[in-house]
Amino acid sequence: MLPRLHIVTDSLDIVRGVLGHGPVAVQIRVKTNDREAYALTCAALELCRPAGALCLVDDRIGVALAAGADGVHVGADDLPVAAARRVLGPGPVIGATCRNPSAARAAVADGASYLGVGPAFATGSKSGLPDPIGPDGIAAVSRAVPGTPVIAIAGITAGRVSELDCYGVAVISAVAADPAGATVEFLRALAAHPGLGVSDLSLGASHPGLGGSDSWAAALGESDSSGVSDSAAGASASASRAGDRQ
Ligand SMILES: Cc1ncc(COP(=O)(O)OP(=O)(O)O)c(N)n1
Ligand SMILES: Cc1nc(C(=O)O)sc1CCOP(=O)(O)O
Ligand SMILES: [Mg+2]
Repeated sequence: MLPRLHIVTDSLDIVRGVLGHGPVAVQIRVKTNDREAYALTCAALELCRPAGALCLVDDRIGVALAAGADGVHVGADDLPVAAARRVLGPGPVIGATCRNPSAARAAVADGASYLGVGPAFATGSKSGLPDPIGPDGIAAVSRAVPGTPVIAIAGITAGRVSELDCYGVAVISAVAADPAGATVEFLRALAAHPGLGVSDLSLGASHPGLGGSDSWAAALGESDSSGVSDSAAGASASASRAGDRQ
């Protein structure tokens, strides 16, 4: 299953800090150049693999392929979802940024595995965004694409998780100061709040990137390679149970 907590980062220290507490996806978001993105992705993969964490690359499909990452996240300035799917084939995870229900339906039709939807709230981590769509906007997109995980993004804290009717959340600043502690807090908040569609999502082999016997998701579902820490065991066990229902 797709992890419900996505950590978006360009820092290996953050990657180290968020691993080992429960199921997470790490999204490597480097805005400088392919060379730096490739080096960071390769280093992140060496950490993510033994921890059983999904490792995605923002924007850069060539980097994801070359490094052997689990997939990509694409937005309006990146390769279109259909083109990314053609290049990557059916196996890898493809996340797509969507800000309204019609864009969400189109991205799913084009082969997106999950949707990154926002801005949920105001954020200081990225400029030039439209006005926040709020919990109502997130819920509207979730309802438009039953069966596809919606990951809300922008301004999300552990305390706000319960406001969001969606599958999961993606965060930058909320894990910056204390990556390990914040990750545990998010996993607990998510476990306590199943969110819209989490219990009835069916992410089987037919869903691009998220099913199939050879996928990372299947491997993690069958044997716990997530390295759950004692302190987070309760949250992680609950989070796993939520995923088991999919
Ligand atoms: C989970 C998730 N959702 C949305 C985004 C934003 O991606 P994009 O629109 O491509 O913008 P940049 O991140 O490239 O600035 C994301 N990265 N992750
Ligand atoms: C990278 C990104 N994309 C967004 C979008 O709405 O498309 S918001 C965002 C930054 C999110 O950072 P934080 O968790 O610190 O608010
Ligand atoms: Mg992008």
